This record gives sequence, C-alpha cells and structure tokens, in this order.
Amino acid sequence: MIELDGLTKRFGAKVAVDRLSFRVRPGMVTGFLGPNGAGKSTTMRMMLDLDRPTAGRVRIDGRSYRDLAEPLTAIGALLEARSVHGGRSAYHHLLWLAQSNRIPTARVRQVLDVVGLTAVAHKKAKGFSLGMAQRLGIAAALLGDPRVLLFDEPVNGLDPEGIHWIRHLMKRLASEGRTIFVSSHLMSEMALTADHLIVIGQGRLLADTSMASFIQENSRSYARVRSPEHERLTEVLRSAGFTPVEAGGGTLEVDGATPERLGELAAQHRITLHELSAQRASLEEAFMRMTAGAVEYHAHGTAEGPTTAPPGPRGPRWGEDFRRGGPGGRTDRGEG
Ligand SMILES: Nc1ncnc2c1ncn2[C@@H]1O[C@H](COP(=O)(O)OP(=O)(O)OP(=O)(O)O)[C@@H](O)[C@H]1O
Repeated sequence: MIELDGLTKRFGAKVAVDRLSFRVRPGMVTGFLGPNGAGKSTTMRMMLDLDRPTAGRVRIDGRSYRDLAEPLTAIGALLEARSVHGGRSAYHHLLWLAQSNRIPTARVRQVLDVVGLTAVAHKKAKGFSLGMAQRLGIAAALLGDPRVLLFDEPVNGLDPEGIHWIRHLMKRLASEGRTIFVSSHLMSEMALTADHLIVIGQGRLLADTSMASFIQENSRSYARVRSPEHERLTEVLRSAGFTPVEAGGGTLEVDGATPERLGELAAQHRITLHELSAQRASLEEAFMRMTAGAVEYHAHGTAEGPTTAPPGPRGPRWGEDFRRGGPGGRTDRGEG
C-alpha cells in the first residue's frame, strides 16, 4: 500500500503537487492519469524520496522511504528507462543494484529471464533500443521482489508484443497481492490494464475511483439504431421525445435512450431494425472531458481540429464539478 497524506511540492512560485491525499491499494493495478505537467512524475519522485516534499508525507507499506534499510526489496520503480550507465552490461547494471541492497546474485539471472534479456545480458546498455532499455528498467524494478511497484510510462518505446507483455506482467504482479501504480498517456492501454484510477490536474486530485465508474460518470451514454425505414424511425423517435442525431451510414445516435426502450418503440410501430446497441464513451473521451479545465499546455486548432474535449453531458463541465468539491476531489472510497 502507498499512502499519501497532504503531499505538496513547490518549485519556487509553481505548485507542482498540491495537497494530494490518496491510497494505492494492493491486489490491483492503479492507473495514474493527468495531462502534461499535472505533477505525476513529481509525485512518483516523492514516493521514491528523489524529491523532498514541501509538505505532507508518503508511506510505503506503513514506513517512510528513508526508514527502508534495503529499499529495492520494498519498492521497485521504472522512472527513466535511459538512466543506466551506457558502458555497463545489463548483467552488471543489475548486479551492482543487487549488491547494494543485499539481494542474492542468482536473482539477476532470474529477472533477466523474466524480461526476456538473457540473450543480451552481457551487451553494453548503450547499444540497447528504447524497448530493451525499458525491459532492463523493469528488471531492475523487479530485482528485490518488492511488494510495491511504480511504473512511469512503462510502455514507451515498446512494440505491440512488448506492450502486451507488460500489460500481463502488471496484472500478474497485482494478482500476487502487490501494489502496482502506473502512469501512461496511452488511454487505450490504460483502459485494458488498470482496475482503479487516480486522476490529477494541476497538482490536485480530480478522481480516485474504479475504472468502470470513471468511464460511466464521465461519459455520455447513448444508443445507436439503424433501420431501412430511416425516415419513419426518425419521426417515431421524435414524437417519443428523443432527439435522434444522424451519425452517417443511415445510423442514428439517440442520447439518453436504452436499447430496450428503442426496441420496444420500433416493435410498437412495426419498424424493422438492422442495428441496435448501447454505446459508452472510451476512457480517452472520459479523461478529456474530466480534465478539460486542468490542461496546462493546449494546442489550438491543429490539422486534426481543435483539441477541445468532445461534447459533454449537459450541465457543468465535469472537471469543474470535481474541483468545486475542494482539493480532496471526489472519491468512491469515502476517503481522500
Ligand atoms: N525541477 C523542477 N523545477 C521547476 N519546475 C518543475 C520541476 N520539475 C517539475 N516542474 C514543474 O512541475 C509541474 C509538474 O511536472 P511533472 O513533470 O511532475 O508533470 P507530469 O504530470 O509528470 O507531466 P508529463 O505528463 O508531461 O510527464 C510542471 O509544471 C513542471 O514544469
């Protein structure tokens, strides 16, 4: 378990991390999300005592990092994959780390095997691709068989097979009862990997909730329906109080409608349907909607169009709603 209590970091006038309090629990993968500059890396650095908090504290399984005699056996981390001495081989890089934390030498071969680097164990790290460097960083994180693991952008530079491998590795480590805390900008990957999410914006907690609730609470739900009797269906939907929107290819999107209701309406009017499905937005859409007001670096009107969040549910913007709840933000755990 990782516990943050009022964790704050200022760099001069800049508040990078602002009174963060949350718990990262064992037995699941917890994703750490936030727009660029939100304070994710600074938070992770403070968890590892690489940055000193201005205020507040971090506990790793009940202890502060400084009280850990052999830290690699309590918490493993992948922060900067390239922070390896280029002249050292993968084997020797791991060997000195093992010796510095009184970890048996035999463990070096084991972790090289786990990450698939045995064949290049004696090659110098400076010749490694980014993907190989990521794997070496993961080997270092696993070296002390720690109960807590932090991964900052672990799939950076990995090919699809590597991404698949790290996803399953993280899930396996979590199923062994370990605490897994991972940041990534790849939303589709995060959606497949994390069970729980911590979301921050401008250093503050925006959400501490399960993946399913996060998507449900931050996305619009609607139904898609398609019929060869397009005009008649549109009319029936309108007279039932819905506002169908053309979605191309003869498909209609109907906000706030369930497939059950639309199916019954169509049956009542003996309208044939070729498609009827419930739709939910992706994690990416939910994330963009929630953090729309907390993005520090906006691109305006790129070739792909403006980088605003997709149209949201009616009412106040979700990020604003959460921030109005105060620095503790919103939580479904009754804490934070
Ligand atoms: N050593 C430093 N000195 C001054 N400002 C810093 C320092 N480190 C980070 N910051 C600032 O603190 C804020 C948080 O940065 P941080 O790198 O933690 O964000 P992040 O969420 O990890 O961003 P990204 O997703 O882009 O990696 C940013 O505004 C950054 O410019």
